[in-house]
Amino acid sequence: MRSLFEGYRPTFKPHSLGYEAESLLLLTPSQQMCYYDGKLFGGYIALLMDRILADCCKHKDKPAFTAYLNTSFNHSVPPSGPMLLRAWPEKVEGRKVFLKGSVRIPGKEAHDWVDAVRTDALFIRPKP
Ligand SMILES: CCCCCCCC/C=C\CCCCCCCC(=O)SCCNC(=O)CCNC(=O)[C@H](O)C(C)(C)COP(=O)(O)OP(=O)(O)OC[C@H]1O[C@@H](n2cnc3c(N)ncnc32)[C@H](O)[C@@H]1OP(=O)(O)O
Repeated sequence: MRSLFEGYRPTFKPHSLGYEAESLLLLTPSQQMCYYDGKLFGGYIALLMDRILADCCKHKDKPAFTAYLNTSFNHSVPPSGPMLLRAWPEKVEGRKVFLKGSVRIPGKEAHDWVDAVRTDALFIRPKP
């Protein structure tokens, strides 16, 4: 199970509402799960997003539970290329933490990255 997250090493930066997280990932062959050739399995991408969003909430704070994880797949993610996972808080209302996340992949131009996947999420901290 742990191998699903091999290479995942998020870094955190302070954000006005908490912390933002990012992790640059190059998947190992066993992580390159595809149903269609050349397109990384969306369910696996959602797993990675859930993980980084949860870590973003938890960093130096209490853990939180996923209430929703709305994920839009705008471009396919090549399984063997680099992917940049990102997560950041958008709004905090009491125990509710609204977050956004994205998966960026290299674009056509050098040094250009495009958002292949975007996620809107709500995480809820436990009642005190
Ligand atoms: C392929 C195999 C891989 C295996 C890998 C294994 C190893 C994995 C290792 C590492 C993985 C890393 C993965 C990290 C991910 C971790 C995070 C999770 O997975 S968490 C588990 C999933 N989520 C749940 O199980 C929550 C289920 N739901 C609940 O328990 C409750 O509904 C909960 C806690 C979310 C809220 O319940 P309340 O009782 O605390 O609070 P209430 O009063 O219901 O809601 C508070 C406010 O939030 C709103 N709210 C609640 N749910 C909402 C929703 N879905 N949409 C919109 N609003 C919602 C409510 O309307 C309310 O809003 P108002 O305060 O009135 O303004």
